[in-house]
Amino acid sequence: MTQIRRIIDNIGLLWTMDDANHTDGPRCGREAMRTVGAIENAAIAIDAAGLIADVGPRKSILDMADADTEIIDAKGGFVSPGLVDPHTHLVHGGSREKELPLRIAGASYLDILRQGGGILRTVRDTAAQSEAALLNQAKVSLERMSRFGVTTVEAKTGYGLTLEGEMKQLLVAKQLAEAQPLSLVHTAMPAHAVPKDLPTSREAFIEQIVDMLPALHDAGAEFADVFVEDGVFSVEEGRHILMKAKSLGMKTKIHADEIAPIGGAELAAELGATSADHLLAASNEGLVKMAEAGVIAVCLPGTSFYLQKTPARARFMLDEANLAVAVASDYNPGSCPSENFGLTMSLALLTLHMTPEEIWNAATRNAAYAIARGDVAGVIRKGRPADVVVYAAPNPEYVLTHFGISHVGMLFVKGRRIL
Ligand SMILES: N=CN[C@@H](CCC(=O)O)C(=O)O
Ligand SMILES: [Zn+2]
Repeated sequence: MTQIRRIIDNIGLLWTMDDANHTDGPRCGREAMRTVGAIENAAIAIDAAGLIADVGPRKSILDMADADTEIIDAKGGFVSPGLVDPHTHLVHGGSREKELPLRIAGASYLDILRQGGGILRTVRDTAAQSEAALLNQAKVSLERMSRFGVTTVEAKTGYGLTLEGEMKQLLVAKQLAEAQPLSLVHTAMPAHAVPKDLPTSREAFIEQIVDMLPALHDAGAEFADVFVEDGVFSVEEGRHILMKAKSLGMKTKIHADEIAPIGGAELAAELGATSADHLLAASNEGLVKMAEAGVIAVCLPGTSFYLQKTPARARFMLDEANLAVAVASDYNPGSCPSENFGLTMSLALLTLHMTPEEIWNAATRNAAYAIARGDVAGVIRKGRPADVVVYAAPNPEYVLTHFGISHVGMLFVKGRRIL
């Protein structure tokens, strides 16, 4: 019989994000995204390997305990799977607080980028930092994320723009994956911005990006991402770069239609991307095509809030397009300088008008599928790694509405308690 290392007992309300048939796959549309696998008065048994040995009503789980089993009291609180943040620019140097007054005075995000600020400012700040300094800064960020219940994080490059710079960011992220408890997923994004005063032709620059992909993939980048945006990378350039990524066996993502509706959503559908992210300006047709192609829509409500833009149309995505929606922090120094994933989820309620059920699906199960981790994260199910958040709060509505603070009472990553 499996030796039970610990039991999280006395859970008032557990949302497993599973269902009776243990179906796999992201949840699409409003009806499916309101399924949460609720169990009242529940407990979770964790084995010596950190896997979930069983989950269910308290009595049946407590029967599995022996004299060595640690019983942990969840104090009647709400419990969910570890949260998954599927879009961050985790590793970077410096900060960009000076941009906010410029934007409030009327400069746009893209104006600042065109003048050599914005992402290009962070490219310079990242180049100026040692790997050790970048690692320390990002490690602090991961610790902050964990305080809000995050257990899996996607981390993009994109502040190098040269092979050397991109590789430096990627290698720091790889080291971080070993140096702290959260699980990381790596994305290469050399197509994040176009340097000012390019010494080569634009075509040659695009080919340089394409030529970086094999080395980044070999070094551990599982995904490739492109900022397809008016004045950044065109749909044609994005297609060219991401087709190359696909030919290498990389999965793809797109920063799509964040500011202008140039067809990023349509491109994501055409390429069969794993996700398209931002989507503030995406067309109805593009969103419907994404749903038909199985592309996950990653909404970034912290970014629309911080950039003071009309948020993505999550209600259309859920009610009309039948999309699988995920949410992410987009943590980065320019358009969302906050590691508070709880705030991301509260903004999903307050600005995207998603329901609590939809939000937890978007922040766990669908977020895991948005980074190809649906088989190991996002659901509390027998046999899965025990990534579990115990909230010091009675219900999910309380967590979302008492906003801006952490409600995490305990956090388990692969069965080990880290908070
Ligand atoms: N929009 C493009 N990239 C990032 C912002 C990066 C930055 O401003 O440093 C984003 O997803 O919001
Ligand atoms: Zn981003």
